[in-house]
Amino acid sequence: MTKIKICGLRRPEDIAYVNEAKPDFAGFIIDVPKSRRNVPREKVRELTALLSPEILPVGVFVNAPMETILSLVTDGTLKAVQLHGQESQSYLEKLKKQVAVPLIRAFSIRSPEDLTEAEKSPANFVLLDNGAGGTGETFDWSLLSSFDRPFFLAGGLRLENITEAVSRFHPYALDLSSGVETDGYKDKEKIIAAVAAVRR
Ligand SMILES: O=C(O)c1ccccc1NCC(=O)[C@H](O)[C@H](O)COP(=O)(O)O
Repeated sequence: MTKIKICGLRRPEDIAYVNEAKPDFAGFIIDVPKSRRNVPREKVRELTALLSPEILPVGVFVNAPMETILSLVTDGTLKAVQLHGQESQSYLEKLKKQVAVPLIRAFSIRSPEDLTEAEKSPANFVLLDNGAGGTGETFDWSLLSSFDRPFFLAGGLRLENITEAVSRFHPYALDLSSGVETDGYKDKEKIIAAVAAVRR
Protein backbone atom coordinates (compact mmCIF):
# COMPACT_ATOMS: atom_id res chain seq x y z
CA MET A 1 0.00 0.00 0.00
CA THR A 2 1.22 3.51 -0.78
CA LYS A 3 2.57 5.26 2.30
CA ILE A 4 2.11 8.93 3.19
CA LYS A 5 4.48 11.58 4.52
CA ILE A 6 3.24 14.85 5.96
CA CYS A 7 6.04 17.38 5.66
CA GLY A 8 6.86 20.79 7.09
CA LEU A 9 5.72 20.27 10.69
CA ARG A 10 6.91 23.04 12.98
CA ARG A 11 4.51 23.48 15.92
CA PRO A 12 3.43 21.16 18.77
CA GLU A 13 -0.12 21.42 17.35
CA ASP A 14 1.15 19.96 14.06
CA ILE A 15 2.50 16.96 15.94
CA ALA A 16 -0.86 16.48 17.68
CA TYR A 17 -2.56 16.47 14.26
CA VAL A 18 -0.28 13.81 12.80
CA ASN A 19 -0.47 11.72 15.97
CA GLU A 20 -4.22 11.59 15.38
CA ALA A 21 -4.03 11.01 11.59
CA LYS A 22 -1.10 8.54 11.76
CA PRO A 23 0.76 9.05 8.49
CA ASP A 24 3.82 6.83 7.95
CA PHE A 25 6.35 9.69 7.95
CA ALA A 26 6.56 13.17 9.47
CA GLY A 27 8.95 15.65 7.83
CA PHE A 28 10.84 18.52 9.47
CA ILE A 29 12.60 21.23 7.43
CA ILE A 30 15.75 21.70 9.49
CA ASP A 31 17.98 24.78 9.47
CA VAL A 32 16.56 26.19 6.23
CA PRO A 33 15.90 29.83 7.25
CA LYS A 34 14.52 30.78 3.84
CA SER A 35 11.61 28.35 4.35
CA ARG A 36 8.61 29.49 6.36
CA ARG A 37 8.51 25.89 7.63
CA ASN A 38 12.02 26.08 9.04
CA VAL A 39 12.69 24.39 12.36
CA PRO A 40 16.05 25.16 14.03
CA ARG A 41 17.93 21.97 14.87
CA GLU A 42 17.55 22.51 18.65
CA LYS A 43 13.75 22.54 18.31
CA VAL A 44 13.54 19.34 16.25
CA ARG A 45 14.34 17.24 19.30
CA GLU A 46 11.47 18.85 21.23
CA LEU A 47 9.01 18.21 18.41
CA THR A 48 10.04 14.63 17.63
CA ALA A 49 9.81 13.79 21.35
CA LEU A 50 6.07 14.47 21.06
CA LEU A 51 5.67 12.28 17.97
CA SER A 52 3.86 8.97 18.18
CA PRO A 53 6.47 6.15 17.94
CA GLU A 54 4.85 4.52 14.89
CA ILE A 55 5.42 7.67 12.78
CA LEU A 56 8.94 7.91 11.32
CA PRO A 57 10.57 11.36 11.77
CA VAL A 58 12.34 12.50 8.58
CA GLY A 59 14.83 15.38 8.64
CA VAL A 60 14.77 17.48 5.45
CA PHE A 61 18.08 19.25 4.79
CA VAL A 62 19.31 21.71 2.15
CA ASN A 63 23.10 21.63 1.73
CA ALA A 64 23.61 21.14 5.47
CA PRO A 65 26.96 20.42 7.09
CA MET A 66 27.13 16.64 7.46
CA GLU A 67 27.82 16.97 11.20
CA THR A 68 24.34 18.46 11.74
CA ILE A 69 22.72 15.42 10.15
CA LEU A 70 24.98 12.97 11.95
CA SER A 71 24.27 14.45 15.37
CA LEU A 72 20.49 14.24 14.88
CA VAL A 73 20.67 10.68 13.54
CA THR A 74 23.11 9.29 16.08
CA ASP A 75 21.10 10.60 19.04
CA GLY A 76 17.96 8.92 17.60
CA THR A 77 16.08 12.16 16.80
CA LEU A 78 15.74 11.29 13.10
CA LYS A 79 14.91 7.90 11.59
CA ALA A 80 15.34 8.98 7.95
CA VAL A 81 17.12 11.80 6.13
CA GLN A 82 15.94 13.70 3.04
CA LEU A 83 18.48 15.68 1.02
CA HIS A 84 16.71 18.51 -0.78
CA GLY A 85 19.57 20.71 -1.95
CA GLN A 86 22.46 20.40 -4.38
CA GLU A 87 24.30 17.77 -2.32
CA SER A 88 26.77 15.87 -4.50
CA GLN A 89 26.76 12.15 -5.05
CA SER A 90 29.98 11.85 -3.02
CA TYR A 91 28.33 13.68 -0.09
CA LEU A 92 25.45 11.22 -0.26
CA GLU A 93 27.72 8.19 -0.47
CA LYS A 94 29.83 9.41 2.45
CA LEU A 95 26.72 10.03 4.55
CA LYS A 96 25.30 6.63 3.62
CA LYS A 97 28.40 4.93 5.03
CA GLN A 98 27.97 6.72 8.35
CA VAL A 99 24.27 6.31 9.06
CA ALA A 100 22.03 3.27 9.22
CA VAL A 101 18.80 5.14 8.43
CA PRO A 102 17.22 5.43 4.94
CA LEU A 103 18.41 8.30 2.76
CA ILE A 104 15.88 10.01 0.49
CA ARG A 105 17.24 12.16 -2.34
CA ALA A 106 14.94 14.83 -3.78
CA PHE A 107 14.93 15.58 -7.51
CA SER A 108 13.25 18.50 -9.19
CA ILE A 109 11.60 17.02 -12.27
CA ARG A 110 11.62 19.19 -15.39
CA SER A 111 12.65 16.74 -18.13
CA PRO A 112 13.21 13.04 -18.89
CA GLU A 113 16.91 13.58 -18.09
CA ASP A 114 16.02 14.48 -14.49
CA LEU A 115 14.28 11.13 -14.15
CA THR A 116 17.28 9.31 -15.63
CA GLU A 117 19.44 10.97 -12.93
CA ALA A 118 16.95 9.94 -10.24
CA GLU A 119 16.92 6.33 -11.44
CA LYS A 120 20.71 6.14 -10.99
CA SER A 121 20.81 7.67 -7.50
CA PRO A 122 22.54 5.60 -4.78
CA ALA A 123 19.95 6.87 -2.28
CA ASN A 124 17.63 4.33 -0.67
CA PHE A 125 14.68 6.27 -2.05
CA VAL A 126 14.21 9.13 -4.47
CA LEU A 127 11.63 11.86 -4.04
CA LEU A 128 10.30 13.39 -7.24
CA ASP A 129 9.21 16.97 -6.73
CA ASN A 130 8.55 20.25 -8.42
CA GLY A 131 11.05 23.07 -7.96
CA ALA A 132 12.99 23.64 -4.77
CA GLY A 133 10.47 22.01 -2.42
CA GLY A 134 7.28 23.08 -0.71
CA THR A 135 6.03 24.97 -3.77
CA GLY A 136 2.51 23.55 -3.73
CA GLU A 137 2.75 22.87 -7.47
CA THR A 138 2.81 19.62 -9.41
CA PHE A 139 5.34 18.75 -12.10
CA ASP A 140 4.40 17.19 -15.42
CA TRP A 141 3.26 13.72 -14.31
CA SER A 142 3.24 12.43 -17.89
CA LEU A 143 7.05 12.26 -17.59
CA LEU A 144 6.61 9.43 -15.06
CA SER A 145 5.27 6.85 -17.51
CA SER A 146 8.47 4.80 -17.70
CA PHE A 147 10.07 5.59 -14.33
CA ASP A 148 11.30 2.35 -12.86
CA ARG A 149 12.15 2.45 -9.15
CA PRO A 150 10.18 2.99 -5.94
CA PHE A 151 9.70 6.72 -5.30
CA PHE A 152 8.12 9.34 -3.10
CA LEU A 153 5.83 11.52 -5.21
CA ALA A 154 5.79 15.17 -4.07
CA GLY A 155 4.73 18.58 -5.31
CA GLY A 156 1.24 20.01 -5.23
CA LEU A 157 -0.47 16.93 -3.82
CA ARG A 158 -3.81 17.57 -2.14
CA LEU A 159 -7.04 15.73 -1.44
CA GLU A 160 -8.30 16.40 -4.99
CA ASN A 161 -5.40 14.68 -6.78
CA ILE A 162 -4.00 12.02 -4.45
CA THR A 163 -6.39 9.27 -5.60
CA GLU A 164 -5.32 9.83 -9.20
CA ALA A 165 -1.65 9.88 -8.17
CA VAL A 166 -1.93 6.54 -6.36
CA SER A 167 -3.97 4.77 -9.02
CA ARG A 168 -1.85 5.99 -11.96
CA PHE A 169 1.64 5.58 -10.54
CA HIS A 170 1.51 3.37 -7.41
CA PRO A 171 4.27 5.38 -5.72
CA TYR A 172 6.05 4.01 -2.67
CA ALA A 173 4.80 7.09 -0.82
CA LEU A 174 3.08 10.43 -1.29
CA ASP A 175 4.55 13.56 0.28
CA LEU A 176 2.23 16.45 1.15
CA SER A 177 2.88 19.85 2.63
CA SER A 178 1.09 22.89 1.12
CA GLY A 179 -1.96 20.75 0.28
CA VAL A 180 -2.62 20.07 3.96
CA GLU A 181 -2.27 23.71 5.04
CA THR A 182 -4.73 26.58 5.42
CA ASP A 183 -3.39 30.15 5.52
CA GLY A 184 0.17 28.80 5.81
CA TYR A 185 -0.44 26.51 8.78
CA LYS A 186 -1.00 22.77 8.94
CA ASP A 187 -4.72 21.98 8.98
CA LYS A 188 -5.85 19.05 11.12
CA GLU A 189 -8.90 18.18 9.03
CA LYS A 190 -6.94 18.24 5.76
CA ILE A 191 -4.24 15.98 7.23
CA ILE A 192 -6.79 13.50 8.53
CA ALA A 193 -8.65 13.47 5.20
CA ALA A 194 -5.47 13.01 3.14
CA VAL A 195 -4.20 10.12 5.25
CA ALA A 196 -7.61 8.44 5.16
CA ALA A 197 -7.81 8.86 1.37
CA VAL A 198 -4.41 7.23 0.81
CA ARG A 199 -5.28 4.35 3.16
CA ARG A 200 -8.53 3.77 1.24
O1 LIG B 1 8.57 22.81 2.39
C1 LIG B 1 9.52 23.60 2.32
O2 LIG B 1 9.40 24.78 2.66
C2 LIG B 1 10.85 23.12 1.82
C3 LIG B 1 11.89 24.03 1.75
C4 LIG B 1 13.14 23.64 1.32
C5 LIG B 1 13.35 22.32 0.95
C6 LIG B 1 12.32 21.39 1.00
C7 LIG B 1 11.07 21.77 1.41
N1 LIG B 1 10.02 20.86 1.45
C8 LIG B 1 10.26 19.46 1.20
C9 LIG B 1 9.14 18.53 1.10
O3 LIG B 1 9.37 17.34 1.25
C10 LIG B 1 7.75 18.95 0.68
O4 LIG B 1 6.83 18.18 1.37
C11 LIG B 1 7.60 18.69 -0.81
O5 LIG B 1 8.46 19.57 -1.49
C12 LIG B 1 6.16 18.93 -1.31
O6 LIG B 1 5.73 20.22 -1.01
P1 LIG B 1 4.29 20.75 -1.51
O7 LIG B 1 4.36 20.95 -2.97
O8 LIG B 1 4.11 22.01 -0.74
O9 LIG B 1 3.29 19.70 -1.10
